[in-house]
Amino acid sequence: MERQHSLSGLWLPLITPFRDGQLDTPSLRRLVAHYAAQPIDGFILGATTGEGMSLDDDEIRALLAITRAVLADAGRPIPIYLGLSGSDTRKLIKTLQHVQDWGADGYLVACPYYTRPSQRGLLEHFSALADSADRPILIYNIPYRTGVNLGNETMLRLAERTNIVGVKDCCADPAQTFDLIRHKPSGFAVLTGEDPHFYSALSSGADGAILASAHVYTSGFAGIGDKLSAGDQPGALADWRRLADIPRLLFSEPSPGAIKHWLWRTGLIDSPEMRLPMVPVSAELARKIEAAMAVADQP
Ligand SMILES: O=C(O)C1=N[C@H](C(=O)O)C[C@H](O)C1
Repeated sequence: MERQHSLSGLWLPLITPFRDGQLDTPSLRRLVAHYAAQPIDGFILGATTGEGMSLDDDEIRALLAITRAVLADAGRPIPIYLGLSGSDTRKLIKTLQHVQDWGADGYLVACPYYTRPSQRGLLEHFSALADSADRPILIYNIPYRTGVNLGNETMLRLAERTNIVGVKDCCADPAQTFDLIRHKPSGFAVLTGEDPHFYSALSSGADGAILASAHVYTSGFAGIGDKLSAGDQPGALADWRRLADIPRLLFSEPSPGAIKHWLWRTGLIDSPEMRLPMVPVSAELARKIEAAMAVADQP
């Protein structure tokens, strides 16, 4: 079975900068240039962290085009996946056709939300998407957001398809994650999207992570993966002990408010603006973030 490609390492689900209600393209260029110089292995655009649900088609096309161009200028042609979601299989198939010339290398597709389909429904849903997609699909299993858990039996059947290249695993059940890692076929990637479980997922054999927290201390998070791959478990654990409070802080109010606040305070973006129903962080969290930013002792 020849897979379209295999995914691993640290992927960044990029925030989408806004200013005065518009996509803030100068900030976007600055951000992408910054992360192009960091040890990341791929970008996800327009997913949860990227506030994809509140972006229109023109904005998504601009996001993809600008990110691609800045990466090319930086000489770092890393893959770019686009976040997609929906609960109507037919509409999602049309969306896949609609976006096919927009320049994504693959799609991160969330489980259908709200309607809570059965495992058979999920199997048929993702099979139909895989049949019509022209690029690889990474499944996004996040039951606490969608209301439905794609179980391992179903996942392993989907993993037989060559263009379903992996899962962004946010099932929040370490036993389910570990069983999936144990039984998955080679080339099917398990990338954790549970920021607090980053170290434990990688230690259990996950192939990598899609980690919103890695907007800050990017090389520190990447270094933990590198150390584990090199067999330096004590070094990785020591680094994780220093970084483990960061995800907790960044997710203490609905994400990506805290990340945007941090990036704004460092000057990487011009505004911490969010689109409703998401709102910027409270004054109390802003104070905590600024205190954390002042701590220099991070890997
Ligand atoms: O944007 C994403 O994709 C991510 N989603 C997760 C979530 O917000 O629940 C977290 C992960 O770090 C990235």
